[in-house]
Amino acid sequence: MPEALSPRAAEALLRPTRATNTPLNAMLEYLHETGRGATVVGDGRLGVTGVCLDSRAVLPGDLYVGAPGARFHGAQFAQDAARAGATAILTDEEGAAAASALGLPMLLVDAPREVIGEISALVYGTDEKCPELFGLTGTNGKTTTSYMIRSVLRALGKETGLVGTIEISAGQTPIPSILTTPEAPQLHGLMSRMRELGVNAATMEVSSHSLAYHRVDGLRFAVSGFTNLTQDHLDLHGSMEEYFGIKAMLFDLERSDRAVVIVDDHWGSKMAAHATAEVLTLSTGTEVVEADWAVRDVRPAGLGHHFTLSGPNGLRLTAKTGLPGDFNISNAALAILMVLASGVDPLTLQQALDQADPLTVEVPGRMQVIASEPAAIVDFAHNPDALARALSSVRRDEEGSRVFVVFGATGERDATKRPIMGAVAAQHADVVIVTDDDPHSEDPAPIRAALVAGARAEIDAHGLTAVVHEIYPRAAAIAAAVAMAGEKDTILVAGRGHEVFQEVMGVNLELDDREELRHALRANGFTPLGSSSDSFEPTDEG
Ligand SMILES: CC(=O)N[C@H]1[C@@H](OP(=O)(O)OP(=O)(O)OC[C@H]2O[C@@H](n3ccc(=O)[nH]c3=O)[C@H](O)[C@@H]2O)O[C@H](CO)[C@@H](O)[C@@H]1O[C@H](C)C(=O)N[C@@H](C)C(=O)N[C@H](CCC(=O)O)C(=O)O
Ligand SMILES: Nc1ncnc2c1ncn2[C@@H]1O[C@H](COP(=O)(O)OP(=O)(O)OP(=O)(O)O)[C@@H](O)[C@H]1O
Repeated sequence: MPEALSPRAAEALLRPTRATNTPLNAMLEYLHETGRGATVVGDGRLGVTGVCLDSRAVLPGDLYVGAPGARFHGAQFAQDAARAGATAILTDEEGAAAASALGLPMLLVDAPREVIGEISALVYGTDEKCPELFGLTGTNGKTTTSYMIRSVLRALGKETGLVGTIEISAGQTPIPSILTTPEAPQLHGLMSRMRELGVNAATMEVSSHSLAYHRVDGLRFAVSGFTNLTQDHLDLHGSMEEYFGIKAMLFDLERSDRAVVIVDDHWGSKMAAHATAEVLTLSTGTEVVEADWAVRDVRPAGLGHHFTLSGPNGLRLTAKTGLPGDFNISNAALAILMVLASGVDPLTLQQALDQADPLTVEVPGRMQVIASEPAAIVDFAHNPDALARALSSVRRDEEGSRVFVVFGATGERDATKRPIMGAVAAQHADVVIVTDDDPHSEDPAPIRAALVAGARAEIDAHGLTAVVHEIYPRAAAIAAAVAMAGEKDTILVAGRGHEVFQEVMGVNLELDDREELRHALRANGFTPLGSSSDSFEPTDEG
């Protein structure tokens, strides 16, 4: 396993190289001007060059933010922060009691998290200059759509940045990603770094956690997009209504100038009605729904689709995505409209779509096409609903074509989904190969047994013809699927997507489904994409 960067080394990658000094008094003045209570203890003329919420990542010259959390009050780490070179502290009354012995100047506010976005904007200058931002929220499709937007922006000649689950990139510089949406000080530092690197447009996945935890405060999105809302993260949000309410924060005029909202279900219509940003609605399903824009004339094209986007005043755009799955038509349509909503001229956009095929982009581990004969696909689907959607979207019409699925279930996580995932696999696939996902510290054998039992019960109950195999380790299961498959078949390797380590009993084993699949394809005389001139070879977005 390659050595992980230390928190400080990782933090330094999220900072501009040229720092300016912002005095605590300037922050105090700003907070007072905007109607917030704040006081400075100590010398308010003292300036800081960075902002940091984690004592382990503090860099010299930083303002350390000691904020209360679920487990700790951050101020208890103020001494560590001071040792690392923090020159001032932002905290609340409770934190002041813990940190005052250090003698560093302090800026005191009622709720530190609620102001760190704006304070970071002052320190990094992002209140005035920031790349044009495209924000994505919704339960599924954020990563895929943000890669698609980046690809379209690149086709339009922009220098791009990206912030999300898989990676952060600033121009050509890749930066490891820890959270889907980093903390506010890191985001502002990163935007400032992007500006130094000449990045003029950036896409960002905006998780519900990031909205709830004020991580995107102080940022202004040129265009925000809503994909969909299905059940997830109710541990944090309590109910679907609350989950919706948090996501809706992104579409306030305070945060986003414009919004593109998919209105295929009632959550989308509700989001469009609720938003105060200027809204464009988009319908992507087969049901006729009133919307500003609609996806029409969907035609299969290899593993993906051609489609038309039809808008107001007879405006039409035609597009293609080589990514399999009906849901990728929705993702692609959303990406196009978000770029259009940013003010790009429709003709210029159409030319970019025609010339560069930007929606056939490789999104690591998301319906990632590894080969076309047989169709071999790696996807991140790791729950029953996603597995059903992914499997039902890869079945081809061709006579004699079979669907193989290779999958497992994560250990130490929701065990009730295991038999359901087994049943889903049996419903949608012809050959079900049960293997290991990330067992963590759980014994993998009972996990596999629960999946197999679910599949067999479904087969018995409905007289299905699916064949079930239990094969492990995972690499052997992938190899077995390829050895059994013919050119007309489809193999979906689901659950681990872009991940490159499998955790077994506390040990991280190197395992990349995409590499295993390529290796097995070659060993069986098939040609993975990248070594042929297949028309659905994804564009190089690496
Ligand atoms: C629920 C949640 O998001 N919690 C985040 C939150 O925790 P918290 O405020 O409760 O912090 P805490 O652990 O009590 O610590 C209090 C303070 O002490 C600081 N501290 C703590 C220890 C130390 O040695 N030094 C130090 O300075 C912490 O940085 C924090 O500021 O602030 C912490 C500091 O940044 C985050 O690490 C933590 O994310 C945890 C790790 C997490 O797992 N978050 C996930 C759920 C998340 O945010 N996921 C979404 C994507 C979800 C999805 O769509 O799948 C994401 O955007 O990544
Ligand atoms: N628009 C969509 N609707 C429903 N499911 C989707 C959609 N787009 C992708 N998926 C499925 O969800 C999985 C995750 O997709 P993606 O990573 O793009 O979403 P995400 O919102 O970023 O989720 P995560 O934060 O878990 O990565 C994909 O592997 C695919 O199976």
